[in-house]
This record gives sequence, C-alpha cells and structure tokens, in this order.
Amino acid sequence: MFRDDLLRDERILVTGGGGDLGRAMAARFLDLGASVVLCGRSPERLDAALAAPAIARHAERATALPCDLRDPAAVAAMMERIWQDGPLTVLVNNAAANFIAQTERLSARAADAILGPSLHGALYATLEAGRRWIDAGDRGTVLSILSTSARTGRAFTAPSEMAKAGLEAMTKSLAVEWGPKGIRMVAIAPGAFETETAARQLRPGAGDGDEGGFAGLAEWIPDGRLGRTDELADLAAFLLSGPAAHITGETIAIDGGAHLRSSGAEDLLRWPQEKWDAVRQRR
Ligand SMILES: CCCCCCC/C=C/C(=O)SCCNC(=O)CCNC(=O)[C@H](O)C(C)(C)COP(=O)(O)OP(=O)(O)OC[C@H]1O[C@@H](n2cnc3c(N)ncnc32)[C@H](O)[C@@H]1OP(=O)(O)O
Ligand SMILES: NC(=O)C1=CN([C@@H]2O[C@H](COP(=O)(O)OP(=O)(O)OC[C@H]3O[C@@H](n4cnc5c(N)ncnc54)[C@H](OP(=O)(O)O)[C@@H]3O)[C@@H](O)[C@H]2O)C=CC1
Repeated sequence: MFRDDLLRDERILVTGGGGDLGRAMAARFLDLGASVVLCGRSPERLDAALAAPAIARHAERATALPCDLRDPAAVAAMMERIWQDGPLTVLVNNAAANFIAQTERLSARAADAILGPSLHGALYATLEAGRRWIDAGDRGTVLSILSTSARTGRAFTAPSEMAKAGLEAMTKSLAVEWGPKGIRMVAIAPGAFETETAARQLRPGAGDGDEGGFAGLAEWIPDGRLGRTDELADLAAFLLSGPAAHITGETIAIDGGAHLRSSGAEDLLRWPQEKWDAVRQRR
C-alpha cells in the first residue's frame, strides 16, 4: 500500500509502545523505514515488544525507555535522553488508562489514575517535544490516539472521555498556535479494537453468562466488525507521511461508522447493581 521508505526520515516516539495498538503502530513505522522509541511504565512489556518478531526484525532501529508519563520530571528526563541521540520528528501520544465504573463511586485517586497518563502525560510529552522543536527551528508532528467516545461521550468511562476530548482540544489549539512554527497536530479516534487491555478494562464480564470481551459488539457496528490493528497502523503511517503534510488539527475516526449510531456503552445502562458490585470486587 505504501512505499517501503515512506517514513525513512522519521524518528518516532510511541508512548504506551508496549501495548497492543502502540506495538502495531511501531512495527508498521519500522516497516516503512522509521526509527522508533517505545516508552511505557513496565520494562517487561517494553522488552516483550522489542522481542516481538515484527519489531525485532528491525532491531537496529528500535529502542525502548521506561517512563511513567504521570511524572513530568520523568517525561523531561526521557526526552533529554532521546534528544542526546538526535531529535525526534514525531511524537505519538498513545498511552492511556481506562476502566469502567459507576462514576459516582470513583475516588479522586481513581479519577487521577485515568487522567494522569491519558491527559496530563500526553500534554507533558507534547510540551517537551514541542519546545525542543521550536527552540531548534525543527519541524515536528504530534499524533494523538483519542477515541470516538471523545465525540459521543460514553457512560461509565467519563474521565477517559474527558481526557480524550481534552487531547482533541489540544490538537486543534496547537495546530493553529504551532502551525507557523512547522509543527503539525493530528489525531486518530479509534472505535472498538479488541486489544487485551481494552477487553479487560471495558468489558470485564461479571457473571450472568456475560463472558466479557468484545464478543457481540460487531452487531451494532455499521460495517459489521471490529477494527484491525493493521488498519489503525496504516492510518497512522499515512498521517505521519509527506502526502498528509497539509492535514493538521484534524481527528480521523476509524470505527466502521459505529459512533454515528451509539457510544457502544448503552448496554451497560441495563446492568443491575449486583453486576457493578461484582466488577468492582474484581479489580
Ligand atoms: C466501544 C467503542 C468505543 C470504545 C472506547 C474505548 C476508549 C478507550 C479505551 C482504552 O483506553 S483501552 C486501554 C486501557 N488500557 C489501560 O487501562 C492500561 C493501563 N491500565 C492501568 O494502568 C491500570 O489498569 C489502571 C487501574 C487504569 C491504573 O492503575 P494504577 O496503578 O494507576 O492504579 P491503582 O493504584 O491500582 O489504583 C488507583 C485508584 O484507582 C482505583 N481503581 C483502579 N481500578 C479500578 C476499577 N476498575 N474500578 C474502580 N476503581 C478502580 C483504585 O481503587 C485506586 O483508588 P483508591 O482505592 O486508592 O481510592
Ligand atoms: N482498544 C480499543 O478499543 C481502543 C483504544 N483506544 C486508545 O488506543 C490507545 C492504545 O490502547 P490499547 O493498545 O488498547 O491499550 P493498552 O493498554 O494495550 O496500551 C496502553 C499503554 O499505555 C501505557 N501506559 C499506561 N499508563 C502509563 C503511564 N502512566 N506511563 C506510561 N505509559 C503508560 C501502558 O503500558 P504500561 O502499563 O507498561 O505503562 C500500555 O502499554 C489508548 O490511547 C486507548 O485509549 C481508543 C479507543 C478504543
């Protein structure tokens, strides 16, 4: 679909690069000639990502740095370390945290567990990359991974929707403020992609024959299926490439049209209290 060297000149940081979608994007960027740095909290998850065949076959262009994005000093130190080897050209804000809960039962710590990486961490990383690009007069691109539910809102995951809507506002605001400085801001809003954590955090299942996971969701998606990670990775590659140079401030949904009919969480409105209690017990 793309020229093999489409991203040859790019050096890309993928936050949450040990997760499913981050890993798929990183592998695609490497296939297209980019150098990639992965970050995340868990060194084990990062090592596993680097050892995955799709990434390991480009080992000379793939590295990883553990970093907790909730800590602004840790983000600054990571960027300092990265820039010692040369500037990034792209930041992909992919890391996030999410879980379903009755919102009125969230503690402040629980709200921060979601807002910390998903909103603050992405902003810290964007500021650290952006000011380095601006100081050096370099061009740069920030790609943020949102969610279609930033548009629809979504019951039982309010802090995540607030974080994603905030990142969409950042994308639009900085497209204008930083556009004249050569920095492009783009975003992708995925619908349902059956990654291991999304299924566990958003569809944990709780008895009553509910096995959890995304089984059954395809029925209400207009094109009849969930998203595939390779499709998201290809969209990301396009948005980072030369032919997308005039696209900024935009968020592209990739969800088979699902958000135009539903946020995908309406079935949870029918859950009895016992089921919510069971999910809460499990965490
Ligand atoms: C269908 C179409 C649309 C789809 C839309 C999908 C949109 C987005 C999807 C995704 O983002 S999927 C990706 C999700 N990935 C992750 O969440 C990965 C990272 N996960 C984590 O880091 C953890 O799972 C975490 C729980 C989110 C955070 O862990 P952390 O170590 O920061 O927290 P803790 O110290 O364990 O807890 C802090 C605080 O939070 C409370 N809490 C934790 N889990 C729950 C829960 N399930 N329900 C309620 N509360 C929870 C925990 O009790 C602590 O609060 P206090 O008890 O101290 O008050
Ligand atoms: N899967 C889906 O259906 C959808 C996903 N999305 C979005 O796509 C992106 C990727 O999701 P997905 O691959 O499914 O989820 P994953 O949980 O697999 O990936 C999220 C990654 O974020 C990292 N992360 C979480 N907290 C922090 C932190 N404090 N510091 C650094 N890294 C952190 C995690 O690594 P570690 O725990 O090691 O830190 C994890 O690898 C997210 O932004 C998500 O909101 C949006 C819509 C739908």
